[in-house]
Amino acid sequence: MFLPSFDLEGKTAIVSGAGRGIGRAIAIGLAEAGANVALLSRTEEDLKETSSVIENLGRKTLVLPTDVTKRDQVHNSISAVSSEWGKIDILVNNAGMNIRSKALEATDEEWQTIMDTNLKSAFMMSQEAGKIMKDQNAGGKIINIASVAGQVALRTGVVYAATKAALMQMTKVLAMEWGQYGINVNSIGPWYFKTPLTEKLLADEAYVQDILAVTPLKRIGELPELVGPVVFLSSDAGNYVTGQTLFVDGGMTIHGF
Ligand SMILES: NC(=O)C1=CN([C@@H]2O[C@H](COP(=O)(O)OP(=O)(O)OC[C@H]3O[C@@H](n4cnc5c(N)ncnc54)[C@H](O)[C@@H]3O)[C@@H](O)[C@H]2O)C=CC1
Ligand SMILES: C[C@H](O)[C@@H]1OC(=O)[C@H](O)[C@@H]1O
Repeated sequence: MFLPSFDLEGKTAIVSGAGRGIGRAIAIGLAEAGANVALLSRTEEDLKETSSVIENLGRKTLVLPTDVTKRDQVHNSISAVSSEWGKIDILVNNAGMNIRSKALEATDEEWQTIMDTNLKSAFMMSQEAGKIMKDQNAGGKIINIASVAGQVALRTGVVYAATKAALMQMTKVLAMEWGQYGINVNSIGPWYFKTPLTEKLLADEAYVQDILAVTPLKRIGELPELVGPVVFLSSDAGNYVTGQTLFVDGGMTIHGF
């Protein structure tokens, strides 16, 4: 047999930022592939909407309102998943935000907020879940949602770009340290997808034309096209992939001239 399983039946997953956008799509996609999914973000109402969709699929959810920039809340929520389900197989660090200031206008507060939300949160979540993956279930899969902004220079903010570049490097070091525990750590690097984070930008036709001009596939991605690679990295099919960033970008990061 040469086709490994993409099935996540019986797996438990945690997704941060699962209340909307990419996080909601990933949470639902992991459930469609068979996983039970713990949903984290700050907005309980949003999480309940995601939960309702997943439970209609016959999968279990845990709705865990959490500010992932706060260590105590991260610890409590991840401990709750371990207590309720006995293990953590998959962690998706998706929560993120951006304030698109020019470098000379970026404030210290913006720096701290973006760093805490996009980078520190992923490290704390990975530490808390990684301990459980190492000690209780002999391995797991961690997927960080980075960005093409961590690989090539965009006009969408230097601080955001720094967090995403750091996230990809953190992915490599954790993969090296935790491979011995059977923990795979990878990143996904999206280009633009239509979500609440980007909908205003993508409503500007001139901006969209600028995007398409550097996108070989000449279109904005659809959310299922991002979920597929996440399911691959979460499944047995991805068992020998670690420390990598998979750019899901319509070819943007290889566009040259
Ligand atoms: N939409 C896009 O085109 C792209 C998005 N990304 C990345 O994908 C991830 C998701 O982005 P979108 O879905 O577009 O954003 P979004 O703004 O639609 O959703 C972000 C989610 O993160 C949650 N969140 C933010 N701060 C939080 C905190 N402190 N604690 C808990 N939850 C928090 C929000 O509540 C929301 O559910 C982000 O990391 C973003 O940087 C990367 C490349 C492109
Ligand atoms: C591709 C970027 O990650 C994208 O650009 C933005 O303006 C948003 O902040 C998205 O993250």
